[in-house]
Amino acid sequence: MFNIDSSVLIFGGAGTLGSSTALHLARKGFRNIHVLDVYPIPSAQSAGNDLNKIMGTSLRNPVDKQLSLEAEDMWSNDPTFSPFYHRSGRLDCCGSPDGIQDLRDTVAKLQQAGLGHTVEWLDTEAQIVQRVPQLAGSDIQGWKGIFFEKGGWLAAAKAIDSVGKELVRHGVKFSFGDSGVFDSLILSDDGKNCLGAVTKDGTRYLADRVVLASGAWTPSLVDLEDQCCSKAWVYAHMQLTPDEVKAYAGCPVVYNEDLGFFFEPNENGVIKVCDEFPGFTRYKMHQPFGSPKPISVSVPRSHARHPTDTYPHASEVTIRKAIAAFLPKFKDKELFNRAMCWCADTADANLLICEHPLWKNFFLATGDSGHSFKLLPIIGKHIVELLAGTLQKDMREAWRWRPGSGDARKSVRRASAKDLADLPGWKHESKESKESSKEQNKDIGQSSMDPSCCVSV
Ligand SMILES: Cc1cc2nc3c(=O)[nH]c(=O)nc-3n(C[C@H](O)[C@H](O)[C@H](O)COP(=O)(O)OP(=O)(O)OC[C@H]3O[C@@H](n4cnc5c(N)ncnc54)[C@H](O)[C@@H]3O)c2cc1C
Repeated sequence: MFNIDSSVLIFGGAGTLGSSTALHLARKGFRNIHVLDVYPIPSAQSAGNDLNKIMGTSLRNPVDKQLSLEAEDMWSNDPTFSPFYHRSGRLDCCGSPDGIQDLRDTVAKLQQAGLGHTVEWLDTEAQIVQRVPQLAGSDIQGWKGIFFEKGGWLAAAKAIDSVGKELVRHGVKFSFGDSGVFDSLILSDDGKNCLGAVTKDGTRYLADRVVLASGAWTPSLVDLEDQCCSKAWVYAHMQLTPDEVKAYAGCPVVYNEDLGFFFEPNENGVIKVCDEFPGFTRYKMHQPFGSPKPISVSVPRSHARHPTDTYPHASEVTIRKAIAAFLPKFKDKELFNRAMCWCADTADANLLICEHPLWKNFFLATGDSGHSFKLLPIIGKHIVELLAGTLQKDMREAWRWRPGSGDARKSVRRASAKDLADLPGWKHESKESKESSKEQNKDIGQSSMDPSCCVSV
């Protein structure tokens, strides 16, 4: 029996999938929701604690399409989310033969899905510049593009913070720090039922349902039998002058699968640039709950984004290369807040959202595969349906427990991931990284949550 009196623990509840789960439970009237995390909402190490993310429609399969359309509707109409959706439009563009073929495949899929009319094919550099005048003078020879009128970008950390404020209004309980850090499960005597969980400080929490939505940290916490491989991607920021801000205000998101992507400046005149590559792994020995012995899993550093980690020297080269191609006037600008951001890839890029096959009432909500921030408003609705046993069949099938169904270490992108152990430059205590960490807190990462609402029970 699962009803509004049921108690639910959500580990990773200050991140993307976890906060969305808490929100949908709260909106349904559940009175006994407990969010647990290392950091307050928006968690400083959440992949969603970022200046911006791309909003677009995914057509990989019917489940993704349904989720994208539901998410678009909520980003547009729900007051908790709509202030954070910037409809700048998006340009997907490329100059390499493989990249151009991918663009053509996207157009074919859009047409099949009846969405062909929502995009415009840009066959020449002149057509690209007409749509995105900010690319005039950039090195775009031979590029083709698709312009998406719909879509744009999401002010990511602010949107999670907005969820946090609504959770506070609903009276959700919170525990952060050691009393919010997942350690192990409490199982029934026969080992078949999950009765609750223990946190790092030894606190025992009993609950009717336990949800683990701990993103890239999940494979080190519970044995996922190699279904997820955690990988890091990187980004850096640059400060524009007021005149430069005027020139780039309203610029569509520009995404090039060979180079990377950038967003229009935010209200403080900051542009974020990402390169595009297969991600970095970081393999270490860990003994996740359920594993009889230590195993090698890729995991972020425990405080992955705070306070000192930046990115490998190699990323400076590729980010600078992207800037030189699509933002050449800014190629000598200083970069700040260089950072890594961690995701949990699955082999087929579908989420892993299911009840654990061994422990009844213990649920995983992970496997984001680097494209799940846009689902923030809606994914929790379907996770709650899973908890209630009413999740629709195709979602149950796509997100099922599926060890052995593919190699999550291989990227869906074209090359394989390098390990951070082989890449110097990312792990250090420097003045700049401390300063940039402060800078980030000023702008994006700071929780507006009143500390008095954070209880440890
Ligand atoms: C550079 C980059 C760019 C991206 N761009 C886009 C984009 O444009 N569009 C898009 O849709 N998606 C994008 N993504 C992907 C998106 O950010 C992720 O898919 C999504 O945020 C993952 O959500 P999550 O809830 O699984 O993990 P997270 O949001 O990372 O949440 C995990 C939570 O678990 C907590 N946690 C960890 N360990 C523990 C523990 N032991 N106990 C308790 N809590 C714990 C963490 O503190 C965190 O709050 C991007 C990702 C990166 C890295």
